This record gives sequence, C-alpha cells and structure tokens, in this order.
Amino acid sequence: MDIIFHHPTFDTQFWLDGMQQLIPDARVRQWRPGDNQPADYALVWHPPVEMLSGHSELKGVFALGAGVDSILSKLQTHPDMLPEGVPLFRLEDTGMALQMQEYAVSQVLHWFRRFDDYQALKLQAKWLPLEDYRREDFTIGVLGAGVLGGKVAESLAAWDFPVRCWSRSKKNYPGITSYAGNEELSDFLNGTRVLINLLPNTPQTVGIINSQMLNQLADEAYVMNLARGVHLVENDLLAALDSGKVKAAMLDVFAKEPLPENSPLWKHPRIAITPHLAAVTRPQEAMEYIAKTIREIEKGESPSGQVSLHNGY
Ligand SMILES: NC(=O)C1=CN([C@@H]2O[C@H](COP(=O)(O)OP(=O)(O)OC[C@H]3O[C@@H](n4cnc5c(N)ncnc54)[C@H](OP(=O)(O)O)[C@@H]3O)[C@@H](O)[C@H]2O)C=CC1
Ligand SMILES: O=C(O)C(=O)CO
Repeated sequence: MDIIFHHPTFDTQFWLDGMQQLIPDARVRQWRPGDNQPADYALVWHPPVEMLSGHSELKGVFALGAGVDSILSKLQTHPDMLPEGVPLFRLEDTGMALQMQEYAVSQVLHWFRRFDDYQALKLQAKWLPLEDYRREDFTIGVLGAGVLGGKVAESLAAWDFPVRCWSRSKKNYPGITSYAGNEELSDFLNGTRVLINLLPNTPQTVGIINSQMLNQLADEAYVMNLARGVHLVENDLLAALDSGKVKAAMLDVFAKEPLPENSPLWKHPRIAITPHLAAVTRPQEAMEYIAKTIREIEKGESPSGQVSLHNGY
C-alpha cells in the first residue's frame, strides 16, 4: 500500500514515521511536485491540484483537519482535482472536541462571572461588586451540532446552563433542546444569550451571523465564532456592539487570516481575539484515526468521516 503526504506546515518526517509505525507494511512518502507515481491513500492539507488529479486509483483522500472548505472551494475551480469516485475523509474529533470544550466553557464562565466587567472596573481602580448573572438568563445556543458543536453543547449543559443547538437534522442530545432547519432558526435565536458558532463553511452558511441574526438574540448577547471567519459579517458585529445589542465577542477565525493589522476588530475593547487555534490537529490522534479508517476501507467497510460533496461538509 502506498500513502502520500502533503502539508504546508506540519512536521512531515513526524507524520511519515508515525504512519509507517501504525501501518508497517505501507510505503509512506512525502509527495513532491513531479511525483506522479500511483498511491492508495493521500493525506493532505491545501493540496496542489496535480497531487490528486488523475489519480483515480486512490482509495481515499484524508483532509488533515475538520473543515474541508479549502479543498471543496479549490474543487470549484479545479473539478478534476478529486477524481470521480475517490472518497474524501476529514478528521472527526481526534482531540479537537476537547479543545473546543476548553475554549467555549472557559469563555462562557468568564462572561457569566462578569470577569470582563471586573477587568474594566479594575482599570478604573473601582471596587464595585456587580449583580450576579442568573443561569436562567444565560441560555447558550450552539450553531452547528455535529462532532464539535455537539460536544461543546454537552459540556456547557454539564455546567447547568440552559443549552440549545441548531443543525440541519434534529438531535437527541440529553439535556439540550434541538432546533433544525431554517424554519426553526428564529425560535433557536429567540432567547439565546450566548451564540457559539460551530457550523461548516458552505454556501448556505456564509454570512449567516449578520445583523438579522444578531438582532434576534437576547439583549446584551455574547458571540463566539469558532468555525470560519466567513460566517460572520464583521461590520454587523461591530454595529451590534456599538448599539449594545451584543455585549462582547470572542473570535478565533476571520474572513482574512492573519487578521490585518488595521482591522478595527483588534482595537475594540469588547472583542477578544485568538489566532485560529480553538482546536488544532493533534498528530498522534489524527494518525491513529486515519490508520483505523484505512484498515476499515481495506476490509470493505464504510467508515464514518466521509465528506458529502453534495452537502459540502
Ligand atoms: N477554529 C478552529 O480551530 C477550528 C474550526 N473548525 C470548524 O468547525 C466546523 C465544524 O466541525 P465539525 O463539528 O467537525 O463538523 P460536523 O460536520 O460534524 O458538524 C457540522 C454541523 O453543522 C450543521 N449544519 C451544516 N450546514 C447547516 C445548515 N445549512 N443549517 C443548519 N445546520 C447546518 C450540521 O447539521 P447536521 O448534523 O444535521 O448534518 C452539523 O450539525 C468545521 O467545519 C470547521 O470549519 C474545526 C476545527 C478547528
Ligand atoms: O481543522 C480545521 O478545520 C481547522 O480549522 C484547524 O485549525
């Protein structure tokens, strides 16, 4: 079995050695421009078109992250990049759900315990106990209830917050109210105080966090974008912060990354920023997942994690 690997920033040797150890009888190589030799599996992130195109012998292409939007958008301009019938897989969790839970829970608790207000008071040397927020006024709404959104919702429900989620299909997560489809979006938004985004980037979700959505949230709402920058209309968020509709935002992802130095988001006192690291690929867990998936494919099984090209995620 031949496995080819391409990632613009990962430690390639670590991945080659790791995959070799997990599948000892495989030949694992770094793909380099000009390499047109056949392969059974490809592990990729931002793959050059020529790495995959024409390779209909591939039994699987693995995206080395959870989101496949960069690959799918390249397919729009280069439809031959993924030969017909070659399945595309993505990483399901592989350690990312725990990171997302850490990120979301810590920030929700930060807002709920009013640490942002106390930080502002501290800068004025003001000793002023504020009224506690009540859990019943702190409904958390998670946009996207898949592998990551579902786990984030569960961890916040474990902290006894009222939690709801929104997805295409109905979910049955214990203690979480599920809303599905565009027809239930307004009900989901109505009363949501903390909006956490974990949707995939698809034509249906681009620009979804806009004025119309923000205006339907509870007053003094909080917004956390952990999915993709294109989901959020940044000027609409700034307007909602200025009007007081939104009290604060925590952003990990941006329409343009790295976020340009002159972006007004940097200077806004009620926006916190992290540089797209809410959840990163954990190499060992990812490799074990890929090796397990390859073994399942080799046995003729249908492993989970296959991307629906039709749905775009
Ligand atoms: N900031 C970071 O560091 C990282 C960001 N991400 C982002 O997180 C995203 C989510 O990852 P993951 O949870 O694994 O993805 P999943 O595919 O498991 O979940 C996606 C969820 O979104 C729902 N959804 C998709 N389209 C719509 C729509 N049009 N309307 C309503 N709901 C919709 C799906 O509904 P249904 O369940 O019904 O199909 C599903 O619940 C990734 O696509 C990626 O962009 C991922 C990793 C790290
Ligand atoms: O896995 C993904 O989709 C990411 O955004 C990783 O940072």
